Amino acid sequence: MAGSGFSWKLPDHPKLPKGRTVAVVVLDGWGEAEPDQYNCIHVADTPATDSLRKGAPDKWRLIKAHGTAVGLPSDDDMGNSEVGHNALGAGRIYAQGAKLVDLALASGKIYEGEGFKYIKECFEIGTLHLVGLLSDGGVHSRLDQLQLLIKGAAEHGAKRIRVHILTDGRDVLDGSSVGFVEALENDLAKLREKGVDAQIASGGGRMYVTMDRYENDWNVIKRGWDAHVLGEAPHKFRTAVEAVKKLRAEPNASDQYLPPFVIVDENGEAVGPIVDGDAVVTFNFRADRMVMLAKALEYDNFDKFDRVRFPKIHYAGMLQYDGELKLPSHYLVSPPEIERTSGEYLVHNGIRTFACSETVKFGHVTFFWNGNRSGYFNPELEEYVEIPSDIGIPFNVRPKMKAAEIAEKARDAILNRKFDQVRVNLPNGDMVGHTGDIQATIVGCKAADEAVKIILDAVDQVGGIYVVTADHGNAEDMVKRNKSGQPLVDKNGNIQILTSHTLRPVPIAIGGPGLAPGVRFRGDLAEAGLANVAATVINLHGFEAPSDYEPTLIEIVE
Ligand SMILES: O=C(O)[C@@H](CO)OP(=O)(O)O
Ligand SMILES: [Mn+2]
Ligand SMILES: [Mn+2]
Repeated sequence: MAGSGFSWKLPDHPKLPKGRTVAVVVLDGWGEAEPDQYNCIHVADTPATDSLRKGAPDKWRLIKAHGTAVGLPSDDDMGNSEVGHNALGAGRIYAQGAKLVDLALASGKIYEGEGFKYIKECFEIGTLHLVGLLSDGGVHSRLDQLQLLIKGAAEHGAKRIRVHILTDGRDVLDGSSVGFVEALENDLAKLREKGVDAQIASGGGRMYVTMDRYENDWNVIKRGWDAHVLGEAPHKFRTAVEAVKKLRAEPNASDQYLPPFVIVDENGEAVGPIVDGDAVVTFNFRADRMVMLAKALEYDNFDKFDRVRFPKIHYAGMLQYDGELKLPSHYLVSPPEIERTSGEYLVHNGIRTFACSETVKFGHVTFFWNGNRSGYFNPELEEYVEIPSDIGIPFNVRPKMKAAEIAEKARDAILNRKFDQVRVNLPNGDMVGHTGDIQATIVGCKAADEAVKIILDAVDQVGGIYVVTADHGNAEDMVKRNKSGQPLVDKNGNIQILTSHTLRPVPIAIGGPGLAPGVRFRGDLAEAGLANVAATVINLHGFEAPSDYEPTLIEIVE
């Protein structure tokens, strides 16, 4: 936090007026790629977003949304919603969880912190449990970090280790789970040779077990609780490799949706339930999909489902996941200190703000946008509306999702003139893109485009301004490619579908009747990324951005 003399007051912009409604639209998972049959945005009928391109290069351009531009360790890291919305809202690039954990592991500082000391208190008598996403996707967690942490914990005295794995197939190729489990098994076998009792104890697919977010469906957490904590699941296996192979062989199985399973010993007893005196670490660095489990592990008073047993454990997150709730209270690595976000500044300067999405993306335009803080800065000036997402229906079955409902809420918020900023996330490109269903993703992209149209029409009616952008790529490329860009095929000759995000840039467009004459994108920021958007939006509200924000994308020519 800035020291003495700090003020929330933003200087007036010398040229841009106040009082115009600004609509900020984030198309989730909507990048820019070559137009071919695997580019669902290109194939879909998208007249509204297409029309925005006509303003290029003055009012439509591309910005970076992956890698170091959003605080990830390297430019091989695809973008994601957490780092994307953090950058959009905070206007600065923060070293993100993935990188902070890398540094803490490399320096060994992770073992000197309060969080590790706290879990270490259990090593003498209890078991160390590690729960999280098992892949090298780098969005929520990374296998290499888990491997280092297990090794380090054993070196620091952990004698009994149990790993509870969530299979991915969303940030990595479907089917890759088997290889990740084998790699982990290999490490654990080596530890056993050294006398550490180390095993995988339970697991399931990330979208069906444990990793729900924004309280969309507590049944997901309950399935995880039953398997990880109680040691109970419908499927029991002697090894995790067998579990994943057998469960994947079921019709329509996928890594993302594997059912919960537990590993049992020769007597059929679960090898690693979580009991009094144990230590637990959730090893995901990303917040949204660990918050619900963290609440179940940490809160004495908890009524979301019947925990049956609430073991007395020492629990630490890889990071602290919610800065406002201070959840969890113990953690191994301090999260990025994202402070003085654009949302907080604007509220201090009287900007009335409306934010909306459906449940599965609700926290993106609120919690992530505000620097991983839940709640309002000033409830008098802000209203956040969550449209309930469909529960238990795959997104490719209902690819339109709640795009129209979100747009209608935004339209009403614009037309009733009660707000200065109306901010939404339209989820379709991303959520349907993750299913790998190309036809459904095309339908989803069209629905998102229709939602954009509704919002742009409302902006027109009130003489407002729009900013339409995205947080990272997904729907614009649905196939895994070789280095020269050709689609890859598997050994059966099938195209390898890409369910993950991409490394692509995203578009940003500005316009609307309220945009002052002469406003255009600057020509000198070729490397600009998502973090440049916050200063841009602050300008469009008639203020100058704080001096330490990444530069605005716009200039005003007389
Ligand atoms: O679903 C999620 O958790 C991630 C992918 O792992 O997607 P997004 O970053 O778009 O939320
Ligand atoms: Mn996203
Ligand atoms: Mn996504």
